[in-house]
Amino acid sequence: MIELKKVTKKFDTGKAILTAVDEVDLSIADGEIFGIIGYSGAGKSTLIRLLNGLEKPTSGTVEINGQMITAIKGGELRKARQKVSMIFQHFNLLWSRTVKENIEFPLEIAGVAKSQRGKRVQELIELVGLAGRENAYPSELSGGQKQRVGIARALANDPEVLLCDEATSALDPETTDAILDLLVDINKRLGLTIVLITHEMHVIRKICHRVAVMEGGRVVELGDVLTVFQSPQAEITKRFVAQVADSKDSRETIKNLRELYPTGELVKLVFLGEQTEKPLLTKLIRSHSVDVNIVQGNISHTQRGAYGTLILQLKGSPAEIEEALAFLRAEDIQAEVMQND
Ligand SMILES: Nc1ncnc2c1ncn2[C@@H]1O[C@H](COP(=O)(O)OP(=O)(O)OP(=O)(O)O)[C@@H](O)[C@H]1O
Repeated sequence: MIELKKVTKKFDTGKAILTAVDEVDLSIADGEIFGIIGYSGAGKSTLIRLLNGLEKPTSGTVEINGQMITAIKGGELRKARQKVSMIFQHFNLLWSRTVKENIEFPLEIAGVAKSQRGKRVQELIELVGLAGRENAYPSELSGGQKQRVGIARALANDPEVLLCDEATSALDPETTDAILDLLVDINKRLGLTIVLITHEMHVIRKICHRVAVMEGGRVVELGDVLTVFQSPQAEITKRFVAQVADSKDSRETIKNLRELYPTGELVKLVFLGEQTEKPLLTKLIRSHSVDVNIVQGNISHTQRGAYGTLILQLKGSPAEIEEALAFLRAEDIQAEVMQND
């Protein structure tokens, strides 16, 4: 369990005092994949550096698995930091060492006997899917393979927490997906807690259980990924969600849809989890006299289940349309008439 209480970090830039992290309270459960999203300058990197003890908070406390890392120093802090590992956007590999030697490095530092290191390195190589590349140098690897080395190296000393600092931002979409799948696999297999920072909402959607949205050093929204995607509260969260929503939501598209379907109302439905499997439209059509046309739809999958959006054209009298909307809302579906103003 990671617990941040009223954590503030200020920097003296010479000209002014800058508050990079501002009174952040956060509780991250064991085995959770927790995402922190924010634009550049929001304070994500500072926050992650506070988690691994590289920065000391100006005030507040950071506790990791019962250990108050803000209160320890020297050897004790070094030991605690071994339990918190990290992977980076630009991999931070040792270029003059092979894959095997890169992964072995943290074991050497931790004083693991040479006789035991080889077996552990081989296990890690298998775990991250790099078998056959043991003797390659980083310059001979693709971006995805380099990050696999980063992950293996981070796991070498059996950490309890893995911090990921924009770990897929330098990778193409396909490789990003493969690395994110690997992180989910490791989370499940090893029960490892993963905290990742990113500015990309699709990363949050694909692998996180919960998400914190940061702006100006503060956590402005925190919640379960499905809930946040379904009903983002803060303006900035809405912008992040729009990043991955289909262009359907844009004003231009709504206008185009209205031109294509000029009669009745266009209604956007958002449904979650098990709702995606219910025959709600059948029920609606059977029990109401509105005409229903499916205009567009899609389902997205998260670690917490699926969520979907569907755009319908409802044709009928205003009262009939109202009744249909009331029926959908009674089924806990978000149903919103799309206005093109
Ligand atoms: N060592 C430092 N000294 C002075 N200011 C700092 C220092 N580290 C961070 N800052 C400032 O703190 C604020 C938050 O920075 P931080 O790097 O944590 O944000 P971020 O969300 O990670 O953004 P990015 O993705 O661009 O790194 C920024 O205004 C940054 O300039």
